[in-house]
Amino acid sequence: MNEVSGFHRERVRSVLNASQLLPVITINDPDDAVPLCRALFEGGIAVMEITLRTEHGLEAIRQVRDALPDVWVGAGTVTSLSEYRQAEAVGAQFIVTPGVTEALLDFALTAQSPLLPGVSTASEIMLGYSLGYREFKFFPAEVAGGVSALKAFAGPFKEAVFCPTGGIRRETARGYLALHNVLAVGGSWLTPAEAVARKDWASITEMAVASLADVNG
Ligand SMILES: O=C(O)C(=O)C[C@H](O)[C@H](O)COP(=O)(O)O
Repeated sequence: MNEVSGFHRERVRSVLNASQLLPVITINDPDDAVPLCRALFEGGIAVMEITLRTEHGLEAIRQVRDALPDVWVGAGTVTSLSEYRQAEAVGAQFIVTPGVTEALLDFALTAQSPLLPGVSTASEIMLGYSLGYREFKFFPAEVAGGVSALKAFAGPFKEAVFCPTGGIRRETARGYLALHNVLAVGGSWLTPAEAVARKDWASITEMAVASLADVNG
C-alpha cells in the first residue's frame, strides 16, 4: 500500500468534524488527566490531543480512554515511530505530529491509528499529498502565516483541510474557522496552566463553554 486508506482519512475527518476546538493538553500531574478531560467534555468538547511532552502523556491517554469512552483521545507531539507505536498501544485514537518525515508518513499508511500530520509549507503539503493525505495540522499557525497562509494554500491545494494550531487564542479562533479549508482549531489556551495547577476544573469547563460560544457567536 502506498496511499492513505479511505478508512484512515474518514477517521481523521470524523475527528476534525466532531469538534471545532481541539485542546492541546500537557499533563504534569498524572492525577489531572481524567478530571481535566472530563471538565472539557462537560464544556462541550469531545475531542482532545494529549501531548507526549511529559513522561505522563502515554499513561494519561490510557486513563482517559478507560474513564471517558465518549471522548476522542489523540496523542500529540509524536515525533518518532517508536512514540507512534507507544501511543497506539495505549489506545490513542489518532496521532498528531508537529511536522512530517517520510518515515512517519509511510508508517502511518499501515498503522492502526490514523495520522494528522503537521505541515507549515507548500512543500510539506505536497509530500503529504503524494501519499494521499488531505487532512493536516497547520503548525505553528500564527508564525507560519496564520489566516493569510491558509487562504494562499487554498489555491494550489483545493482538497486540503487544516487544523491550525500554535499561537491561536480564544479571540482569534473564529477568524480561522471562518475559512472553508479549516475544520477545527487547536490550542493550549483551553487548558490554562494556572487553572490546571489549581485543579480548578470548573474554570476549565467555563473556558470550553465560552470559547465555543465565541466561535459560534
Ligand atoms: O506539541 C505539539 O505537538 C505541537 O505541535 C505543538 C502544539 O500543538 C502547540 O504548541 C500548541 O500551541 P499553543 O496553543 O500556542 O500552545
